[in-house]
Amino acid sequence: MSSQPNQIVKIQQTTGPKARIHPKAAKTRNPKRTLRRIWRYMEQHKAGLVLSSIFVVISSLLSLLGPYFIGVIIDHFIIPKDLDGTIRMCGLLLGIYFATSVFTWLQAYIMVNLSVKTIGTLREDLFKKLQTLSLQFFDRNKDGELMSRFTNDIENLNQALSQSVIQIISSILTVTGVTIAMFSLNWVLAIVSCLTIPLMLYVTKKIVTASRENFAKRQKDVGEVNGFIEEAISGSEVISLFGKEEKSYSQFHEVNERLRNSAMRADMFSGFLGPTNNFISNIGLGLVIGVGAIMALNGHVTIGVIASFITYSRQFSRPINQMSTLLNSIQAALAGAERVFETMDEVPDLQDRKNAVSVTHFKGDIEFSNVHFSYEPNKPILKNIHFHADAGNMIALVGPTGSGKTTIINLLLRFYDIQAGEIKIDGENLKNYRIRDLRRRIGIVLQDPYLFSGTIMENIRYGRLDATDEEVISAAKTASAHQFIKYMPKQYQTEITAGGANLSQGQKQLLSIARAILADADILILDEATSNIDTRTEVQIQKGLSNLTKGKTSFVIAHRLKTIEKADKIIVIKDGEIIEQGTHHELLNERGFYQSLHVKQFEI
Ligand SMILES: Nc1ncnc2c1ncn2[C@@H]1O[C@H](COP(=O)(O)OP(=O)(O)OP(=O)(O)O)[C@@H](O)[C@H]1O
Repeated sequence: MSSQPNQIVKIQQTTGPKARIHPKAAKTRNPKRTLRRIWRYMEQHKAGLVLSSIFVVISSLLSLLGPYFIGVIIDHFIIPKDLDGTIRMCGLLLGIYFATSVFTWLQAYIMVNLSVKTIGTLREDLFKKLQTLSLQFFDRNKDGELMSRFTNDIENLNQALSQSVIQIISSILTVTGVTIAMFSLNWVLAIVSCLTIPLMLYVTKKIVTASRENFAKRQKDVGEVNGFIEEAISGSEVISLFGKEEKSYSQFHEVNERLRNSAMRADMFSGFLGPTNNFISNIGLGLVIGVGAIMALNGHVTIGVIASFITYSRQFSRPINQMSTLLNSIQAALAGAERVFETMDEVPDLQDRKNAVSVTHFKGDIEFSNVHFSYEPNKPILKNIHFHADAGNMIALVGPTGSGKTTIINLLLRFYDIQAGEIKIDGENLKNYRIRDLRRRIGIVLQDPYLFSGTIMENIRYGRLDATDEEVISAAKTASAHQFIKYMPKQYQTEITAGGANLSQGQKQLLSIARAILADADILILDEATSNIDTRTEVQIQKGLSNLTKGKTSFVIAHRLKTIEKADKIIVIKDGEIIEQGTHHELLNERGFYQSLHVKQFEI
């Protein structure tokens, strides 16, 4: 079978080491709507939000008191040489700084808590939604992109909720508060303090713009390196098999080199920002000290006020420096959230009909009448498929690769809806059944079944979660899997690595048969193994399969004609059309395509 419901998802690039400048975030189309939806998630934690906002206001106000008190200490206690008073005031100052830290910590603690909870719910909702979407949706959307909804997009939102939003509020409060404090202390020095701000804004904008391009390039290169590593890991067997290690290494060296260069440029550019703004802020400081000194000499201002200004101007430049990065990270978060909500709003292509029938058992009478189907518009895959399977029959699907065998199975499982014709099970249109029930009553044994990391017992139990250990073992015995399991180091408790890497192809298939026996489905789909399996295992598999399919309707996607000679009906498909159908002997007598396939296989 070429397509499987559980597709392997690629992990796309993550953001890598935290950059101070993000690549330019995509614009949100409807920020208000996105914000409203984020709010719906957050409002469940209203109390925390209110408390955190109060703490931000308190910590911002407290941080304004510090510089003011420094001035007061100098003018009223140090200059008049009041040692006791100075010590008392320094204690008070220390208390203020301590309280500021406590409130900042409390506010951060609440916000991180709140954001982790919000993001957790959002992630769960997104995952639930993905479970409801059809294979068509997964065909349309790249795995890596869907994966990045869970990683980059949700992480950006987490970052924004837990840090950026509060930082922006606190920055705005600080800048406003500092401006008011400075103007109320001395308007001339306040204007001097503000002189360098336009220059700082201009330089920040220039550096951020230049850096963004380099960060975007770096992010793209990180993606390429990740993709390359991922491919090299999953294709490691093929790489060694063809002796392509050297080539693989030199290709990696190339992409890695590109990443090194772009990362260096990006970090160098963004590294300019801090020192340059520091330099400008120091010029501002110099101006304040110079003008302040002249004013002090003329008796217009006290030394304490100059000291307060020096501290205030430091508090002033930090938020301005951070603002563009914060705004950008919020923009990135909104764009990510919008993509997450878009996925959540996706209307499933396949849904239960209003009065869908619940079903607990199928007799297994199946009919395809004039079925037409295409995955993409104007690219017909199945044309006029017409056949009938009596309950309990074994139907073999035969045909060249890409002829449409798997597609027929995908339609029977209703992974896709047909464009014309009708598919009936037990005389009822497939679309009238509840999708969940329908799929539950159909069992699948794939040639390369997916095994999860866990014990053999757990993997078989996946077929029916409420099965007892005895039932699992009995299913394994019927599947002829028990023989190999009992020789495993810990028998049924033996751990299987993800994907079943520590098992042979045949053993994996035996477990998959046991799983299907446990599930006790009414209709079975068997994707016959193509790989070479030793004769003993092969015999066991055949025995397991015949136990599994006894009395049930089964579809076998056959690669070796030998195994389907006993089928009640063989359907030969070529280019999406049924070209022959009948029993093995009927088809041999027809001397058509099947017969030529037969001759070819036995010639080899
Ligand atoms: N999800 C998909 N989207 C678009 N085209 C698809 C999709 N899955 C299969 N196809 C195309 O449909 C055609 C039939 O594929 P299908 O997997 O049914 O063939 P098959 O007979 O099972 O082949 P094989 O024996 O190699 O598994 C092929 O041309 C294939 O490229």
